[in-house]
Amino acid sequence: MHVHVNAAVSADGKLSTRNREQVRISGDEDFARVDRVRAESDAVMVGVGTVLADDPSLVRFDQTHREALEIPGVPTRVVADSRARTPPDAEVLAGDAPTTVLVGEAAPDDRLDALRDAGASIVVAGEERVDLPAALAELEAERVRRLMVEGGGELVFSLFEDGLVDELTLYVGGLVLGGRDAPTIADGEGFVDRETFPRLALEGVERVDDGVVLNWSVESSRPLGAG
Ligand SMILES: NC(=O)C1=CN([C@@H]2O[C@H](COP(=O)(O)OP(=O)(O)OC[C@H]3O[C@@H](n4cnc5c(N)ncnc54)[C@H](OP(=O)(O)O)[C@@H]3O)[C@@H](O)[C@H]2O)C=CC1
Ligand SMILES: Nc1nc(O)c(N)c(N[C@@H]2O[C@H](COP(=O)(O)O)[C@@H](O)[C@H]2O)n1
Repeated sequence: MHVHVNAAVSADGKLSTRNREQVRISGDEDFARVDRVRAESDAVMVGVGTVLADDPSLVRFDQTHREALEIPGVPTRVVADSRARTPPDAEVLAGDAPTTVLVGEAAPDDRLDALRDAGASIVVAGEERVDLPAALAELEAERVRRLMVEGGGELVFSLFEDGLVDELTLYVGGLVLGGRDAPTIADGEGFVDRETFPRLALEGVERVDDGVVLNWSVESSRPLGAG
């Protein structure tokens, strides 16, 4: 599976404001690029923090681009949501596109039933928190070859921590959001041991709208404790 993280950050590296309100950082041209990346993907994933903050639908993609690539169907929407906190009326569950919610074994049955009633498929991986390597293996078994991850920072840090990211694209926009508690693309506990810092190779730089798109491949990223 190829895992591609894509997000937009302010010039000072923030995904949104300190009160986690969604900010339009990308311009129209960058959103069109994002729509093409979605169109190339078998699944588009976010963490439940993003669902609760942004209520994204994740259904927007470039159908023409997908057809030109002869990719059948539509991208599946995926939410990493250990305790099944996704509201059953969330936009990510609305419409015809399929949605898979990744949960832990501790997720309460009543919330799982409500999500199933709202049309979600449930994948159980891990105990208290979603075990991302196991969950992604399950998605791969369901023929997800290209997984796009749109954030947020807690989920993306865990994906890096587990050595699961292959590609990172950031749109850096011309605004400053500030705030020591504002989310960044990799939050979580943070890396301390330099041996564990994921190393990136710059593959592309492009001026788009009033910002820059930076594309990296992940050179080395290994799970903590992997020796
Ligand atoms: N500018 C941009 O491109 C984007 C901006 N954003 C912004 O980011 C913010 C949301 O980011 P954030 O709060 O970090 O939320 P995330 O979307 O990263 O979701 C985090 C939650 O995912 C759940 N989760 C399940 N399994 C795991 C795991 N293995 N590792 C980590 N998390 C897991 C956790 O909840 P639980 O324990 O309950 O499972 C966790 O709290 C919002 O402000 C949003 O606007 C978001 C995306 C893109
Ligand atoms: N690429 C990008 N640029 C921005 O400026 C953004 N704020 C985001 N946010 C992400 O897009 C999701 C919204 O998706 P829908 O419009 O509902 O399809 C949001 O949840 C973030 O993941 N992305």
